[in-house]
Amino acid sequence: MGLSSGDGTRMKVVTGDAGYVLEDVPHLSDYIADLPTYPNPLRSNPAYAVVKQYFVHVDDTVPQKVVVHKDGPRGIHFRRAGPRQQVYFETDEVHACIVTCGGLCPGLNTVIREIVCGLNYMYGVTKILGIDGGYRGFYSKNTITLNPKVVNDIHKRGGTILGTSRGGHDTMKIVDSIQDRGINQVYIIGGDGTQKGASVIYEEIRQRGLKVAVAGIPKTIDNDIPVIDKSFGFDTAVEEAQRAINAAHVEAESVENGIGVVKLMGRYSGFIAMYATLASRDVDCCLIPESPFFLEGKGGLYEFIEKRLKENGHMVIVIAEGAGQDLVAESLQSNQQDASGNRLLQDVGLWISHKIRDHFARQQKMGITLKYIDPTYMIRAVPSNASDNVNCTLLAQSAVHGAMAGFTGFTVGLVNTRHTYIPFNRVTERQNKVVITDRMWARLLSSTNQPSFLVLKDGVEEAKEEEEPSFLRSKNGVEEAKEEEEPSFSRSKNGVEEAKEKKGLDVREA
Ligand SMILES: Nc1ncnc2c1ncn2[C@@H]1O[C@H](COP(=O)(O)OP(=O)(O)OP(=O)(O)O)[C@@H](O)[C@H]1O
Ligand SMILES: O=P(O)(O)OC[C@H]1O[C@](O)(CO)[C@@H](O)[C@@H]1O
Ligand SMILES: [Mg+2]
Repeated sequence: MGLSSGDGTRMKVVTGDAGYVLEDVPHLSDYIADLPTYPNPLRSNPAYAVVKQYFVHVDDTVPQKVVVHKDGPRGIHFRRAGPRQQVYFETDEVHACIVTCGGLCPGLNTVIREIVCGLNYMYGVTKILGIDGGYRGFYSKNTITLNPKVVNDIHKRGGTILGTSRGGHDTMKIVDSIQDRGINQVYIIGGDGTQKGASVIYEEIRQRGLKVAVAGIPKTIDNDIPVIDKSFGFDTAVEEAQRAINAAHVEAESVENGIGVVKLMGRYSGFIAMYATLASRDVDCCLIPESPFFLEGKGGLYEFIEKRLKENGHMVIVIAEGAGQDLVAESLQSNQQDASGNRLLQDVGLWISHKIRDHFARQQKMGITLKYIDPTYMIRAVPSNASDNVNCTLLAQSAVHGAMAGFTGFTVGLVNTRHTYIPFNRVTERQNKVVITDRMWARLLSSTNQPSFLVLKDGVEEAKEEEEPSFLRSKNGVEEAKEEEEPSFSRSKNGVEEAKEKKGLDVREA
């Protein structure tokens, strides 16, 4: 086995036979010599006495790719999460803190609760602080004392009891605050920006040689964090979106030529819109940032609306907030950003509703009634549902086990249904997006029977180039497919799928 570490990102990579690669996470012992270890208190915890194999084997890793071919390499693996026989902190020594950053997401309170209860019930830790109001709270606000009693029923509430914010990431001030307060475990809950912030905090802590474990718990209803199966809160958001879609459907089917338009969150990734559409069955057309669309002419949205109204008398359109931004920008220019530097988007739901109304009014062939529903914040301000609560609990416990075991600079996440520790750079280097050449998007198209908005060119479907949103392109001008997923159909020479091949999709594979 070979170990290579250390460009700027301090990658710890272990290689093995048959193309095995472990992308390992840092450990406190990487930069602090002679750290003492202690038996894990869980070894004498009656709740675990009956559990065989409760402790994770030191060599357990989880493959990123589960679909493999006979002669293919075994690929990238991540360290399996869970309790270790030996820990690197004594119970009384631990002084933990928790911070939540970025937008709200169902389940934040559950994760906070379970970190507190996990630290206290499993490891006997009593010194736990809440950081008030996101990263800037480290240096500009008082802390909140946390214990199991304080957090007992917070999982029933939406939002975060700690408060959150965008911007205000001052690495030096944050690490000074961690050092001054004697904090040695930092639990950071947030999205892609937050994990980038966590990564630089970890680097600074390492530079200073501090015995401080930094653990990230990825949060985003957009589900745009790469590598992991799904982020917590996503299922709840999709479920909540059903109410808005239902309302749009009821309104639309109650009138002649009724159209319901629902805008859902998803800045750069259309996962919420895609899953809400697949779950509902009432949606006729789903528009996402990754799939450019156009309005006028053959194969365009207006033509499809007219067709659907003639067939069914009503229709429902779900649009992700980041969809069609280039089209909106033609009439409304804005380069505004939020405090974290995220681009503020135009209201595409409102824009498209006006466009559709205008079109049918001008055309005078068909009178329509359009209702626009914008449940944006309603789907993320709710408490998490049952399955997300379980998800949050396991993520929180995994983070606690990891920090106690001395791992640092990691994000916890489900990879192929197993909990893992993933190096920060892996989850921050790109955003997870719907890959429209993947089978999931094909399944959606099959379910809604909507147009693909690709135009025929020499018998081959192609995206209308000028309408591809430029802000969606990655560095090389190419979207990266979610690596663990196989493209659903083979590519034609110019990188575009042929319509015929799509229909031959093998749907037997889940
Ligand atoms: N590259 C970065 N380096 C350091 N800190 C960052 C970086 N990007 C974002 N942050 C900080 O992380 C915090 C959260 O970032 P952001 O507002 O982008 O939300 P997020 O974590 O991406 O969540 P959401 O999914 O809601 O957008 C902010 O305090 C921001 O200042
Ligand atoms: O209005 P806010 O709170 O800045 O957040 C809006 C953004 O946050 C997200 O919900 C991600 O957390 C995006 O879907 C959305 O664009
Ligand atoms: Mg973000």
